[in-house]
Amino acid sequence: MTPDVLLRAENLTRHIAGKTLLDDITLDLVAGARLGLVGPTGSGKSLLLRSLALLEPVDSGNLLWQRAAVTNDQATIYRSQVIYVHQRAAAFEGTVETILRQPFQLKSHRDRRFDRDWIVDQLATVARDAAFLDQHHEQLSGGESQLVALLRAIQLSPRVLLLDEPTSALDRQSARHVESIVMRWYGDAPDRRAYIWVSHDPSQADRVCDSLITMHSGQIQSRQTTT
Ligand SMILES: Nc1ncnc2c1ncn2[C@@H]1O[C@H](COP(=O)(O)OP(=O)(O)OP(=O)(O)O)[C@@H](O)[C@H]1O
Repeated sequence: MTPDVLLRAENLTRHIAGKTLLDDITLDLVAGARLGLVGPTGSGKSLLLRSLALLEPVDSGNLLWQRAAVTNDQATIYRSQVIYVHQRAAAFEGTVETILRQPFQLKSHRDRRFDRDWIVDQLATVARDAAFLDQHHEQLSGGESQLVALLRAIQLSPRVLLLDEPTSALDRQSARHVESIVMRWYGDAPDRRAYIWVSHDPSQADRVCDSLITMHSGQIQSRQTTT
């Protein structure tokens, strides 16, 4: 059976100040993929993920979503399907519930509704109850803030998560909570969803990834399966 390619990057290249930061990167992310992205500091992992999320431009190359080029017209739809989660949660303001409700005010998500019960059910997975929704963002720990960022993304049911070291600033328990939320999102539709997870922690990569891409100096150095 032909694999269902969700996201394809073809020959992505990016130069800044005479340096080649992404050097002819080609990769496919098929439905069901749990892909790890590893490599030394400065090898281009974040830049690649941010390029895939349309948060950084490229100088050349193509991005395809379900085999069709991602044009400017389709960028909004693409961004609702492919969500980037940064290692440090954004500086949100207000209560957790306010923060989680915000995306539904955007035009791209106006056909959806905030589902409080779903969120409370997710919070139970990470040992939090409904009272968590009333906490103000400035009172949250780094781990809690990252959980909010993740829930904010996955409540929109994206097909792809681009996870840029989402647990690197967290203690072990908070990191496991983040992992469990991602695994639950993935496990709800493993034949339709996929993620790329940047990690510097080999044991985490073993736990959460089925295949690995190693980057070096802006290039893909190797591809391997981990299972
Ligand atoms: N907007 C930018 N302007 C100039 N240089 C940049 C920019 N973004 C990234 N770089 C450079 O590109 C290279 C790759 O950066 P990137 O953040 O992608 O690395 P990384 O592999 O994610 O590293 P780390 O593991 O430390 O997060 C680095 O040398 C970085 O300084």
